[in-house]
Amino acid sequence: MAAVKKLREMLADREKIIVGPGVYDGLTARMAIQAGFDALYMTGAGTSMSKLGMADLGLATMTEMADQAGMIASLDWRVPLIADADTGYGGALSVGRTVARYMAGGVAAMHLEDQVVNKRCGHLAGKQVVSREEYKSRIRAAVNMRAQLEGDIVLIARTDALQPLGLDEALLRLQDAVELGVDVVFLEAIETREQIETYCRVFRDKGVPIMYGMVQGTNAVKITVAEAQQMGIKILVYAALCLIPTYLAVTQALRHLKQEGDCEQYGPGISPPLVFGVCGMNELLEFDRQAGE
Ligand SMILES: C[C@](O)(C(=O)O)[C@H](CC(=O)O)C(=O)O
Repeated sequence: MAAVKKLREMLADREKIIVGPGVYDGLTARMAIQAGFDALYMTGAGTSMSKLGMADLGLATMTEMADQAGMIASLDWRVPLIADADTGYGGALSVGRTVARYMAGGVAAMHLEDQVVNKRCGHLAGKQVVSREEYKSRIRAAVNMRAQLEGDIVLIARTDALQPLGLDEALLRLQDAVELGVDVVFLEAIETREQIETYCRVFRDKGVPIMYGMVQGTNAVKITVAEAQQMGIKILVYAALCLIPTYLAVTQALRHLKQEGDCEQYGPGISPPLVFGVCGMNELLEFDRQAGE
C-alpha cells in the first residue's frame, strides 16, 4: 500500500492521533521506525542543519529538501512521511514543481507556509509573511499540481501569520486554504492556551484535520498527546525530538574526549554493527544472498 493511502486511512480513523517524531536524516528516521512510530515528520530545521550545517533561515533548496524527504520516505513504505516543504521555494511554478518532486519521492504529506523567502524558523522573532493573495496562489498551485499529476499527497496548509498579524488573520488564511482544497491545517508557533483552544474549536467544528507542532525549548504551548487528542488534534509533530538529544549527547561525548582523552564511557555495549542493524543490515544482506552473491 502506498504511504499516502496509509496516511489517509489514519486521518479517517476517528480514534487515531498521528504522532510524528521529527527526523532529519536516514539514521534518525531508522531509529524512529525501530521505536515503533507509525508516521514520521521530516523537520526542515533539522534537515537544514544536518544537510547544510546551516540554521533554519530558508537556505535549504527545493532539491536538497526533496532529496532528503524522498530518501527518508523510501526507508519503509509502511511508515508515512509528513515532510516540511517550507514556502514551496518560489512562486506558483516553483511550488508546483516542489509538489511534483515530493509526490515522485513517495512523501505522504507536505506542508506549505506563507512566510516570505527567505523564511526563518517559525519560533524565531521577526517573521514576515506574504499577502493573503500570494499565499492563496501557492496553495492553488499545490492543489492544481496534485490534480494534474492524478496522484496523491496530503496537502497541509501552514500559516506563520499569528506572530506578525494575529490570530484572526491566521485563521482566515487557513480557512482560505481549506476552501482551495488542502486536507489539513497547521497554525504555527501558538503561544497561549486560549489561542490553541480557539484554533482547535474552529477547525474541529468544520471537520478539518488539525496539525500542531511541539518544539522543546520554545514558547510553543506544551500539551501532552492525551490533551491533544482531547482537543481534536489529528497530527502532532515533535520537530526537535531527535535533534536536541543528539546535540546534548554528542556534545558531551566530544567534550569528554577533548578534555579526558578517552571516550569508552560513551556507548558501552553499542557497536557500529548494532546500529547497522537498525539501518537494515540484515535485510540488505538477505537480499544480496537471495540474488546469489
Ligand atoms: C516545524 C519546523 O518548521 C521544522 O523545521 O521542523 C520548525 C521547527 C524548529 O525550528 O525546530 C519551525 O519553524 O517551527
